[in-house]
Amino acid sequence: MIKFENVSKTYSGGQQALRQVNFHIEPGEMAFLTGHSGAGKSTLLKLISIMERPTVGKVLINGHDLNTIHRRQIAYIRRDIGMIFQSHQLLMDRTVFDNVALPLVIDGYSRKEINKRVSAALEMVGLRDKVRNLPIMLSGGEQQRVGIARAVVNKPPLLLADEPTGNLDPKLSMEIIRLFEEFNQAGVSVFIATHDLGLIARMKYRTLTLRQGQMIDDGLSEDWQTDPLQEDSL
Ligand SMILES: Nc1ncnc2c1ncn2[C@@H]1O[C@H](COP(=O)(O)OP(=O)(O)OP(=O)(O)O)[C@@H](O)[C@H]1O
Repeated sequence: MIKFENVSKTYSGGQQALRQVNFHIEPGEMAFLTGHSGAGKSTLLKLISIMERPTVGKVLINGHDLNTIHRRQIAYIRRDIGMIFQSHQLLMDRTVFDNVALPLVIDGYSRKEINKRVSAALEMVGLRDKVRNLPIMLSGGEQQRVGIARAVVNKPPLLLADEPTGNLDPKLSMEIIRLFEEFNQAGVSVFIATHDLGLIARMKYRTLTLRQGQMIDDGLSEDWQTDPLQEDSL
């Protein structure tokens, strides 16, 4: 589903955000990505969603080598990826319905199909009764769930989340992660960047760890968690 082969990323200002990163996420897997502030988590997700390009190395999504795809194919590949952000990036002057419908409107779905899919997505996140509300009328956790409904409304096989629980208290954070688990159980691959180690510790998922742009653990080796040096560094 996601494969990085010796990927490095240096921004135009000279800042090296990722250094020779290698990992592989299988279809249907759910995994966390963690690391200190500035470790490169957002950069790594941006390479997957083609918002940034690697300086060196290969990123493969669903078997597509992102280095060789044509500009015209970017929208097509992005359709397979549901993105969720900490700041959820909702349109605050549009209703919950309009926000969730947006990807379908862009893709040219019929009104009938849009109604059906938006209802189903809002049902999944438990917000059907808020369909006509403006985001401002919702709590932080509910706004985040609208962002999740928008990300899943066109049924992408991959969900990417960048600090999706960043603004939420522990109880709401766990509810959001449980929602991701439900999508994962339905076959969706889920990759979540977070610095919330408490949250990760309560889950039993593979955790990949970046430190200063290097993947110091891909979550597959078993003995790193007992290494106090690495725990201290986060
Ligand atoms: N657009 C950019 N231009 C230049 N440097 C950038 C850019 N985006 C990120 N960086 C730098 O790349 C490094 C990695 O940043 P990144 O945002 O990927 O880290 P992060 O692990 O997501 O951090 P945080 O947890 O604080 O969001 C940092 O040193 C950052 O300053």
